[in-house]
Amino acid sequence: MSKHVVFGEDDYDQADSYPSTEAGPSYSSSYGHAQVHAQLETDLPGPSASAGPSIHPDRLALSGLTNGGDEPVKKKSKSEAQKNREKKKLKKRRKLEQAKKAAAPKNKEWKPDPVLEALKKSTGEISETTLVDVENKENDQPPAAGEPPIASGKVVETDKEKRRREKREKKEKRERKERRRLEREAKENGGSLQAADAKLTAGPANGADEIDVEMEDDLEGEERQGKDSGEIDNADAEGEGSDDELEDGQARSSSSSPPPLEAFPLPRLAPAPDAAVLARQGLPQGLQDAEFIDQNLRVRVDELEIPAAELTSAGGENTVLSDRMKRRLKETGVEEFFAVQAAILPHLLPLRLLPFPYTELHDYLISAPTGSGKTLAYSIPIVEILSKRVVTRLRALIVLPTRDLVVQVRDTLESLAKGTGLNIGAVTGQHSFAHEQSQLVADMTTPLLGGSSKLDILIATPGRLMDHLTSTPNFTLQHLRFLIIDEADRLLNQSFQNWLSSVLSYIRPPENPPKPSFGLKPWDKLDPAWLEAYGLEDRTGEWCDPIQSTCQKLLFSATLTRDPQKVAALALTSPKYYIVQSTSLPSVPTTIGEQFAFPSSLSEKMLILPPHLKPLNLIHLIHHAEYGVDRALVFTKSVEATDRLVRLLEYFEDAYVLGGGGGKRVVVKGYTGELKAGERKKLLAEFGDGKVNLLVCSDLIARGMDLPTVSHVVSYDIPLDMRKYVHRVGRTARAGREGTAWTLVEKQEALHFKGMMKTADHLKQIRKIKVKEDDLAGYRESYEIAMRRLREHFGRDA
Ligand SMILES: Nc1ncnc2c1ncn2[C@@H]1O[C@H](COP(=O)(O)OP(=O)(O)OP(=O)(O)O)[C@@H](O)[C@H]1O
Repeated sequence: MSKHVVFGEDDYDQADSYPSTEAGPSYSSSYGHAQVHAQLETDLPGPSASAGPSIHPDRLALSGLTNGGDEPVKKKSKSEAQKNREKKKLKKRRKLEQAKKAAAPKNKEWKPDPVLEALKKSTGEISETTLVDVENKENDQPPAAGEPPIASGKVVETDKEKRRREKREKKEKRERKERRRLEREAKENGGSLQAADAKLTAGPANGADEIDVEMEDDLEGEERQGKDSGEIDNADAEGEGSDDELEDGQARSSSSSPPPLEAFPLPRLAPAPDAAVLARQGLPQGLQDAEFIDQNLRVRVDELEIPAAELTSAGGENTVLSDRMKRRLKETGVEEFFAVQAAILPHLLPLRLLPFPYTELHDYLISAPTGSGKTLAYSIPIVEILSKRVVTRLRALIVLPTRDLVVQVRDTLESLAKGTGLNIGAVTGQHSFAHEQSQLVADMTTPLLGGSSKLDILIATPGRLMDHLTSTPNFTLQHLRFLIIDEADRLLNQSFQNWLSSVLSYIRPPENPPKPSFGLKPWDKLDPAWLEAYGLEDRTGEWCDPIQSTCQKLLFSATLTRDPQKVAALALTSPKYYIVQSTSLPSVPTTIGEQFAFPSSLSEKMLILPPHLKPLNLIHLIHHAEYGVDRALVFTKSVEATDRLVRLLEYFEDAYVLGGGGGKRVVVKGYTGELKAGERKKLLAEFGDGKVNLLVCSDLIARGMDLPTVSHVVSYDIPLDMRKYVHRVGRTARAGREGTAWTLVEKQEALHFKGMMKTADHLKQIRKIKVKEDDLAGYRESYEIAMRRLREHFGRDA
């Protein structure tokens, strides 16, 4: 059986697509079908012609490609034939599309095209279009294995046809989608659905053919838009880069395209959000509405007033400060309140020891510069409120990052609470665990649901606090009225067995406290203070609201975080936020992250210098009258660096004084964590008395330390981050006193340091000072001697 080949529509398309086929195969019946096939395979570059569809010889005769095998098919001139083919294809395509539309709505059944039928009638033969129709109609019947693809008028669907059909289907899908969109738009704009319909099908006046062209143009336009706007091309766009694309292009160019549908708006870049807005994102409302307090605000102790509104809302007990407190303050030299105290005391002082049920209790966040008096701002109200207590329970917990700070705050509280009977204790790990336990609880043997406390106020470091919460029987936070987190930014960065979430879970009221009928002893209550006071122990009724926590959180820091994640971890209740700052600063925080507050009495300077000149420059700052660095804290990057610098300066002083360079010997000491508590205390006392001129230390030890006599701070090694800088320089210019902060910046660090300052909007506040090398000449000889001794001491090249 010979093979029958018809050079069908697609074959023409292919031939059109490849320039090398311009000559086209010569068709002669004398070749026989197999020969035609063979020739096609050899002539056509690109896809093998043998892969094209095969059509029954009867059809071949009908299609006019052969006259039945007797006469050779006339060979047309190349360009004319091509032209004709193109015209035919164009026409055919339009007809096809029209027929396809006629098959709407669901296109389930293919109806014969009337135009094609008329054509058939007039020509008296089946055109190629009809052949394709037949193919489309019957293409879901695959040929039996081994059979030639054509059998008695049935034509199988080739790959190409399948692609075209799929493309058609996709196009129809897009049309439907477009229709729905227009309908939606019409509805939104108050137009009618018919109008949308008309818009979609606009153009029938131009003839049915043009509808299809318009559609194609619009869809193309859509695809182009999609590409322009960075959308990922969908499958529709795929596989269109070959013959069909060429055809479409031809169709478009040969007809006048109607105006495309209104373009979709291209996505536009949203305007960048304001930095101030960004800084507030994710923060609770209370923190967004921060209240700004002028750093220079002062209120005389006698003149402190509590607004009537505060008295009412807090169910206030303390209308003014007690006489006893006034006396205590006078004794400690406090005659007027600093800004942070004047701002916060009117809110805290009226608070009740046992709040009324359903009173709105706020948490407070206070950001105030270093040395601005934050300790008194919380110590005064705690002592005033708790001094009304009858039974000793742990009602105030103050968490601080270092032992030294705990000692410092304990001293302040004890001096304020003198004569009140309040018990104040501390746990820092300085003493044995058993000793601390005995200071904390009265009874460790009887299991008591309400706990047992010897203290009213506890000051603790987070690590040791966690140890007691987990291991000290009857130690409980359930009666806590105030939780104070001082140096909050630093503490929030410390994990310590997840101390914060643990502490918060201990102060949360239990959902189902035991019923009184269990025979609990009167002191065995799990309920918070106000329930205890009002005897509302029974929480079993359905009407009961959840138990309200009566613990208020107060957070203080010079660099309070605005990191929403960290703020969320605090589980704040109706927070109020106070920012104490200089009036020259913007009243709305515009930076994202932390807010840094500096004392207004601080003067900041920096030296940018080669590393090897750092010691000599420090010596110059100490010895030159113009700078007079004395009573200074000198910060280094490590304990080792502290040790080396202390020795170098000691050796230098020996050589300089002996060599007659300068009068009094400067006393330099290292203040490190390696010293015992007693030694540190003694050293601080000597520094306070002026017996020690320079204390060299690292960041860890100096944080929050209140040394009123510090007049200079020197960052011998630059601080690693802005927070460290703030806390270093904050050791001077405290409580309104003058102070100077120096930073020795190595040349290669200058970019980083300045960048850090610029980011915090603080670079302008730092004056750049230059020291000439000639000015250092007088110290060189003694410095050489000191360096030699240092090398000898360390036994290696220093
Ligand atoms: N109203 C006041 N009048 C006089 N001195 C005060 C007053 N308030 C606080 N001081 C003193 O100011 C110094 C600094 O106070 P405090 O240590 O509370 O500051 P701070 O804001 O906690 O600083 P830091 O952030 O560095 O811990 C202390 O010596 C304190 O005694």
